[in-house]
Amino acid sequence: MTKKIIINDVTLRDGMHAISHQYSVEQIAELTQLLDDSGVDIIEATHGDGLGGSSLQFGLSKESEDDIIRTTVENVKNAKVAVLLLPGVGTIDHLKNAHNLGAKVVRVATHCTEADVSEQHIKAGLSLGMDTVGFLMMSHRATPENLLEQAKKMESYGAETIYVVDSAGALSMDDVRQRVSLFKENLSTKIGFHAHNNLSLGVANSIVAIQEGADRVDASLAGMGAGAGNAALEQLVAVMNKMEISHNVDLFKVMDAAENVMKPMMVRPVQIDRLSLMLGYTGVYSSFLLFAERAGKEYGVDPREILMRIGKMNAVGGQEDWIIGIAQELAKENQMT
Ligand SMILES: CC[C@H](O)CC(=O)C(=O)O
Ligand SMILES: [Mn+2]
Repeated sequence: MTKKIIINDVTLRDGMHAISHQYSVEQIAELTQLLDDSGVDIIEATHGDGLGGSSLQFGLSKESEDDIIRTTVENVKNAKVAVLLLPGVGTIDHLKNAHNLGAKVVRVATHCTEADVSEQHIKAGLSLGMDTVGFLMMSHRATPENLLEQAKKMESYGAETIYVVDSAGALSMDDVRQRVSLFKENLSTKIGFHAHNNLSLGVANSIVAIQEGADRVDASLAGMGAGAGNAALEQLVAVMNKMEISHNVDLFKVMDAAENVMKPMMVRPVQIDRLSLMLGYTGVYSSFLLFAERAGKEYGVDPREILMRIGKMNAVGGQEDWIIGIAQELAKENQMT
């Protein structure tokens, strides 16, 4: 394949979920230097839930938003720095601030049926001259046709790249193929894909997306990200090399960074275990993993039961507090039996 695939690294941003938003500026600087030196094209850095995400609801980050972005910008030589923006969590003022600090890419993220709320933010990104991306989260919760309808809205607002985002790591390879190929046939934007590895399909699904015409894919060192993590950068690059898919990343450098630096920083191993597997199985937001685990411990209930119930309730990002309510409910039910 001659087209060069753009790699958008999410070690710092999605990886924030896996470390409960506690990366220090020293860790951010070290990871940024390694990623930049490896050749990744874009490095995303914010709280896991994007600009304005540091809160009691989502979890407070160790470092301020400005310090996270500034440290990343100061430590790149070639890569562009991206920020994630969920309208309503972050605002256009947050975006202007991130742009002033040196961010060049904005990914405007909405639930897969709510693209309408991205209009102002996409337009703001464009007016700041940023590489502006639409990011349709929880894409498994929309049919391919409905997802396309939402993508068309983002296209009409001016988004230059639109992502199929598998937030719950719940899409099968056929699910990805259908969504990306429909985008390819019907959109004139670039197309991106963001994987989570809960069903062990992170790399495979990213490759399917590329085969169906995706221009950008997300990945992170050792998969550092919510749930069972994202597509592991070093694994994705190895497969891309074998399949002669062109990109800018040095395999040995990302292997070393994953092994020597990223894995030792992990607080909870980012892996497929019974709980992260449940996320993919029940279609629950990957960032709910640690919330369910904590609530399970606190209320003495099986966190898989919490995830089953929250999956049935079709919870979306921002409804993390439901997890406590469900854990209390389950504990009560268990007492009665
Ligand atoms: C809550 C934001 C979320 O982590 C964005 C993302 O990476 C996803 O939906 O997978
Ligand atoms: Mn994610």
